[in-house]
Amino acid sequence: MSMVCLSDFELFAKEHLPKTTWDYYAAGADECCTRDDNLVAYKRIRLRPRMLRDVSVTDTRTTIQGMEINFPIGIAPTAFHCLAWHDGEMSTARAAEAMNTCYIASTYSTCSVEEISTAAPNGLQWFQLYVYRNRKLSEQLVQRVEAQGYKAVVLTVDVPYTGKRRNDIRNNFKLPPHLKVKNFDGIFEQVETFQGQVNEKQCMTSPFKQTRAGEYDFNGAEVYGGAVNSLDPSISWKDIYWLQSLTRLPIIIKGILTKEDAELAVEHGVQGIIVSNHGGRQLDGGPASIDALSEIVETVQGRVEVYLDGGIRTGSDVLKALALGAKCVFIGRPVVWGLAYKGEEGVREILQILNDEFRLSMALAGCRNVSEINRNLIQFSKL
Ligand SMILES: Cc1cc2nc3c(=O)[nH]c(=O)nc-3n(C[C@H](O)[C@H](O)[C@H](O)COP(=O)(O)O)c2cc1C
Ligand SMILES: CCCCCCC(=O)C(=O)O
Repeated sequence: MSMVCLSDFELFAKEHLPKTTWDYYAAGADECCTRDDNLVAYKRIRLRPRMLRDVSVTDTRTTIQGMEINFPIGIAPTAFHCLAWHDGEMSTARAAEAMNTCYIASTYSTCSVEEISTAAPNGLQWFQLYVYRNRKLSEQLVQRVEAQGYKAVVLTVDVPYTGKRRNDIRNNFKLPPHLKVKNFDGIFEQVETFQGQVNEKQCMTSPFKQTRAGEYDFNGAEVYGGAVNSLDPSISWKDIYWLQSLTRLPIIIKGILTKEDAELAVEHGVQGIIVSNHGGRQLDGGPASIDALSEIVETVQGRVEVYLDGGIRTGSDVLKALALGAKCVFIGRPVVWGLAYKGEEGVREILQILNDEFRLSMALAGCRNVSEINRNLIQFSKL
């Protein structure tokens, strides 16, 4: 099979993964309007290419949080890579290391943070954190990733509750018995003895057993591999200060979609913002992330780095996001398609193809390096 573009990997993954796994990776919330708009929105944006600018030499390198990466495309946190490939996140980490880009490892990884950093000891890894009702869980994770040499904590703020993904409910999606959320191995028992306030096992319940807003039937079945409803829906801006008190690592906030929240994020001292709607898996009806980017970039005015994820599938999508002010983009689903195709090699191919396309788009638009990409490339009358 000749793999030419990211859609080829999507097709392969759809044909080869078990249906429940495919459905889980592909899922959007409710009617999937936001998930689908994440892709279509790029196609509404037109570019204004410049000519005769000697693009014989092009350079895609950039920096994020002061670290150089070979191209402005990183790997967004996605859960459960071992559903797609036997050693899952370890292969993902090796691919990111080989390509010299950033991998944001999910809390809901099927390899532990230690296994991931050991698999790719020279890779640039950030850790994606959820905040738990029992704060000791989050605290321990932060201490572990700091000890392991992760370079930033990415706090996901768009999951006070899990979005309603219809096929996961229909399929009664669960991790198969041979897989688990490795970061929680043995940790619940320890944490219970620290505080005794939350029995995490009781909290392994379907988000869809919610009875009314904010209340759960804790007798429901496990859905996303454990501890699902132990996420703290009361998380608020003051928790940024709590997280800052735990770590010296830069804090990147993931899931911002408005200028108001971007301003609050900067005021609360975060070091970066990921404009994201969680791949359309949370609030259906929210904006495509590329459509939310401009107001956030305008508000932030360069005070912190702004990144974006959601719907990036081609090099020209990357170019458009950078032209609208993103310092770097991150990809989610394409990485699990790459894993399903050929593990580490598949993820490397995904990154290579996307970067080749980006380099070509950049050159065809008349840009020799990423610092030459700016808003003049965007045809605003068509926005
Ligand atoms: C299967 C899957 C699992 C995800 N798991 C997480 C997660 O554990 N933590 C998180 O912050 N975001 C998670 N996300 C959201 C991604 O980080 C990212 O926002 C989204 O996938 C980007 O959109 P894309 O898939 O169109 O590239 C997940 C997304 C998918 C598709
Ligand atoms: C308690 C939330 C579990 C969600 C698992 C990972 C995720 O974020 C997703 O979108 O799926």
